[in-house]
Amino acid sequence: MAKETEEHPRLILHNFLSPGLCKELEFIHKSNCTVGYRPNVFSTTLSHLIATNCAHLIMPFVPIREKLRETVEEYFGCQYELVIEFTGLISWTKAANIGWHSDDNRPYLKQRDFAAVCYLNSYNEDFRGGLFHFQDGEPSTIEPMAGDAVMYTADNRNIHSVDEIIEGERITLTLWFSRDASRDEDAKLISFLSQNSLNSYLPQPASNNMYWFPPDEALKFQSGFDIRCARLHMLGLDLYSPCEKICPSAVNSSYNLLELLMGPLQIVRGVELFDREFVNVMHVLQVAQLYSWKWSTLKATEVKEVSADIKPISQAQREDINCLKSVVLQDLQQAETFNKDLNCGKKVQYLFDWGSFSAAVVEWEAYSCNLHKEMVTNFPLWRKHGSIFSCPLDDSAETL
Ligand SMILES: O=C(O)CCC(=O)C(=O)O
Ligand SMILES: [Fe+2]
Repeated sequence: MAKETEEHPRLILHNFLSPGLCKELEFIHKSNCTVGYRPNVFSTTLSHLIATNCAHLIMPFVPIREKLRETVEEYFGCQYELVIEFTGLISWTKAANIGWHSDDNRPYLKQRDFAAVCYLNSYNEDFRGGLFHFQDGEPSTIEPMAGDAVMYTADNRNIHSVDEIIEGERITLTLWFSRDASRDEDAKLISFLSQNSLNSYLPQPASNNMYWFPPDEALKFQSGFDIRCARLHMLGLDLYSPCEKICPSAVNSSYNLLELLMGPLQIVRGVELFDREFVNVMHVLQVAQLYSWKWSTLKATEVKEVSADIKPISQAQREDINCLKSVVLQDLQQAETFNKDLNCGKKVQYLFDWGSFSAAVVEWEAYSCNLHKEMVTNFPLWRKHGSIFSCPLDDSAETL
């Protein structure tokens, strides 16, 4: 436990999160994030997951939120006193940085008593720059490493900064804790969950401007790009809308064409069309990111013949694909530079083959369905207790 008199109450723990959980949270972030609250920052909040019909993706956060709260309470000597005020996945890309500050340094942040930052990827491996510094006391500099966690008081005993990101994407799981019970994130999430139907796990995109980068351009969509499509592009994938012929015409504004992302889509790689429909761009992105997360194990699984699902694209389809691409990646060069910076010099993300990709579609279904079942089983208990916690299986079976 931290001594009462400690000048800079803080705790650094290595390997607090397992490598598997780091990868899973990275997958959730890369397939759901929106353009964030500061320049070159992206975020995935739990309320955003609920709002986009992905409440099941809260499940992987549940045990780690509990473990973090218990650790903070125990170390800082405030057992049973804290509520979680905010949970989010946050990523910083090239040029993002933050100068010296304490985390309660605004009138509307005064409720924050403690912070916990867990690093999901690693300095000099996944990104360059982005070192964390405390202004006073030890340690003065922290090199973020996947799985490590930093916890500190949110007041001016722990003034800190983060260096500018030079290259890559620096991803964290960030939580703030409060002694003020009225700031309990759980209560808000439970009420939000109650208003949403929990009968499906198919993602439902938020409005397009929330995914447009840079955000200042989102009102007119005349330059910049859609971050979801940029991430797909980075994985070598394009989109085809099977619904209608979309070729450029004066009546089709960028805004209207962007609406195609909300509807059925197919995946294209080079000259090959994957002959299966996905419900919208979020569905495509989640499957593609799951592929990127698990491709090495998917390769080992036996997959049935998929060649029947792959069709060569026609000239007319190529035109439609290019047309949609020119809208979603309005500024293609900017998107490509962004992707290059995001990749941190790594050339190959994965070795692509349609057999494993088909396996990813099946795996995505199983992964989402399992989490959804878990969510539906847990939710009545969360509502009953007014808090989000890992329910022992027997207990939930008994109550339902
Ligand atoms: O990501 C980090 O290391 C810290 C970020 C930070 O200081 C903040 O979000 O207030
Ligand atoms: Fe901070």
